[in-house]
Parts: sequence; C-alpha cells; structure tokens
Amino acid sequence: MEVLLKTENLETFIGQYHILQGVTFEAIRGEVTVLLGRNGAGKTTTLRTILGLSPPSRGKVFFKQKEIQELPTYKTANLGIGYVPEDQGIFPYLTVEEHFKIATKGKGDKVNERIETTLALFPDLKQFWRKQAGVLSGGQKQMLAIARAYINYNELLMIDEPSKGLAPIVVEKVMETLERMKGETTIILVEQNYLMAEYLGDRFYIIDDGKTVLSGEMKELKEHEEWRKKYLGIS
Ligand SMILES: Nc1ncnc2c1ncn2[C@@H]1O[C@H](COP(=O)(O)OP(=O)(O)OP(=O)(O)O)[C@@H](O)[C@H]1O
Repeated sequence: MEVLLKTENLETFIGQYHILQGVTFEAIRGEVTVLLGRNGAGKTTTLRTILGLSPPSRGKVFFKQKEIQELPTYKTANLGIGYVPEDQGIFPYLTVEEHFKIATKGKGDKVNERIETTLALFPDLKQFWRKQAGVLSGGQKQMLAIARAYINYNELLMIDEPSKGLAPIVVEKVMETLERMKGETTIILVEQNYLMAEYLGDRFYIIDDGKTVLSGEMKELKEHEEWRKKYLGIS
C-alpha cells in the first residue's frame, strides 16, 4: 500500500480564527478516503490547506513523500492534484467543450484520446458538448466539475461534497460515476451524505472541531453505530 498523500498535524488560521487544530490523515493510492464530520468541522478547510488556498501555520503535507505545504496552489495542482470545490466552479457562459479545452490546454498531444475516455465515463456531457454550462442541471454541472478534474490524469482528486443539493436519484448517478473512477485514481472525498460515504469509502477520518478524532476502515464505521451517533449525529 502506497501512501500518496499524508498530512501531519495541520493547523490553519482563517483571519483570527484557529480553524484547523491538528488534522492528520493519509490517502492510500487507489483508495477512496472519506473525510467526515459535522458542518463547520473543518473538512473544506483541510482540502483548501492541502492546496495552499488556506496555507497552514503549522504542520506538514506530503505528496509522494515530498513536503508540499509551502508550495503555491498552481504548483500543487501541477503535481497532479485535482480539486472539485463544493460550489463546482462552473462558468455558466462557457460551453462544455470550452470547459474541457481550458482544462486540457497545453497538456500535450494525448488530449483528444483523454477527452474521449472522459466522455465515455460522463456520457451525458457528450449530449451537451456545445451547450453553455448554465443550462445543465445540478447533477450535470457536478459531473462536468468532476470530469474537468478527471481529464488531466491527476493522480489524486479531492472532491468536496459532490452530493450537495442534488436529488437522491441524481446522487445515485454521481455515486455510480465515482465508483467507476475508483481504483483508477485516488480520491479524497468530503461528504455529508453518509450513505454515499459508506458506499464509496475504503477508509474514513472524522474531523471534529478542527481535529482528526477517529479513523479506520469504512467497514468499521459501518459496524459502530455509536461512533456515528457521537461524531456525526446520525445512527
Ligand atoms: N472565510 C472564512 N471566514 C471565517 N470563518 C470561516 C471561513 N471559512 C470557513 N470558516 C469557518 O471555519 C470552520 C470550518 O469550515 P469548513 O468549511 O472547513 O467546514 P466543513 O467541515 O467543510 O463544513 P461544511 O460541511 O459546513 O462546509 C467553520 O466554523 C466556518 O464557519
């Protein structure tokens, strides 16, 4: 098992607020690592800290055993770390094709092949190829946001709450797509939808008040209702 990304005791301030107070976790290559925790626990801030968008005041981030916590965001992204933010970051007036073109700009001659592979995984997007992204449904926008991160052979994808605001049937579709990506790419998933987390996750880390407080294999969390009650407020 290769540890692809690891954080050690991350501490991050946003303004005067000490938001992360010790986040330590590992993502194993080929696995889905789920970060769980109540609203405001610090999951999004953890992803932003890894990317250098909210740099840590203490602690370390290792990607393939190299320290990266001091790197500017564009360098971290160029290492092969893709990010799908909670708000998706879709441009409503650009077409699906334009989103793909921007994402793959300057990425060499295998781009067309990769676009084909990506569209095979996200077939709905093919239908909307020349349509502005603003006309897509919530689920299709989420697919576009994930596809845009997937297309670049990123070794690691960090996906923030892909189920947010989507109808259950659409959540199922997103889940199926992520499942097909499993194994091929390593995923760090922040998810409030516990069923989705349980279905996709290999390992979990629970963040509470800015600290990692519990971790293990996903099947252990499935067996321990009392952990889910205590840290996630669900049974
Ligand atoms: N720009 C900001 N200014 C002030 N406080 C912030 C800012 N961004 C985040 N916070 C605070 O940091 C804490 C952690 O937020 P974060 O978004 O990381 O939590 P989360 O676990 O991802 O929760 P959620 O599921 O609600 O997004 C929260 O208390 C939030 O209010």
